[in-house]
Amino acid sequence: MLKLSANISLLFAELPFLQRFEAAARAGFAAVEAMYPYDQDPAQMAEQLEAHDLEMSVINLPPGDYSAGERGLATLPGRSADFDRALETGLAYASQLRCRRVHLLTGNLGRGMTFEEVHPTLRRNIARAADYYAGHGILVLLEPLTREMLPHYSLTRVEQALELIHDIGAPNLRLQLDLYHTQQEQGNLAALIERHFDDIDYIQIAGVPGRHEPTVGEINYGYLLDLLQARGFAGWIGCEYVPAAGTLDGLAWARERKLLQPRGDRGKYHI
Ligand SMILES: O=C(O)[C@H](O)C(=O)CO
Ligand SMILES: [Mg+2]
Repeated sequence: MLKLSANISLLFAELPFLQRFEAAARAGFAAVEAMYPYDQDPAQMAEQLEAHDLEMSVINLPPGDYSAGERGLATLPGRSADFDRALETGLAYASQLRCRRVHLLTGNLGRGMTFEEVHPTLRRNIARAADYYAGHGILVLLEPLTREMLPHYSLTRVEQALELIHDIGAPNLRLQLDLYHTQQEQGNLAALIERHFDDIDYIQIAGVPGRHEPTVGEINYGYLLDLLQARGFAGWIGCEYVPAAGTLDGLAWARERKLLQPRGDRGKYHI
C-alpha cells in the first residue's frame, strides 16, 4: 500500500503551523514533511509528532539566505563554513524530530557558471554531507528542481542527481523524485520511474501547471500511482502542493484511492 506524507508547509496552511500536525493525523496521514522548519521550535514540533503518532518523513536542510534567492550552498566555493553550519542545524532538527531523511538543496549556479564548472565543489560538498549524516543513520536526498520555478538552480535533471549518487557511492545518498519538477524539466515520468526505481527513496507529487492537487493538470497521477503500487514502492509519497480550495476537500482523490483513512472529526477545523 502506498504511503502518503502531508507537506505541512503547504497543506493545512489554513491553520497555525503547530496545529497542522493534528489536522494531518485526523485526515489520515501517518507522516508529515516540512520545507524549512527552522523558524519553529523543534521541541514543540516533536511534541506534536508524538501526540499525534506521526513520523517526520523529510525536512530540507537550511538553504542559506532564502530571501536573497539562495537554495542551498553546495555549489558555492567560499561558503564552506556556512555549509557546515547548515549541516549542523539540519542535524539538530532531524535528531529532535527523529527524522531519517534530509533533502540537501544543491544551490544555484553562479552568474555565467555551468553545471560542469560547479561539479567538483558540488560533489565534494554532497560527499561531505553524506558522510556527516551517515553516522546518525540519516539519509541525504538529492532532488532535481525545475528551472521553471528556480531559473538558476544547479540540479535540474534526474540523470545529474544519479551520476552524483552513483559516483559518490555513499549508501545513505538517495534520490528524491519530485514528479512536479521532473515533469516540467524532462517529462517521461513513467519510464523514469521504471528505469531508476531502485534509486528512488522518496517521491513528491503535485499537479502541473499550478502546483495544485495531483488530480488537476497534465500528469496522469492515477496511472503513475498504479505503477508505483504495482512495483511495490515502499517509500513515502509527499503531497507537496498548494491546495486550490480547502485542504480536506482537495484530498478527496486520496480518500477515494483508500490511501487516507480519516481518523476523526473533520468538523473541528473548518478547513
Ligand atoms: O520545492 C520543492 O519541491 C522541494 O521539495 C523543496 O522543498 C525545496 O524548496
Ligand atoms: Mg519537492
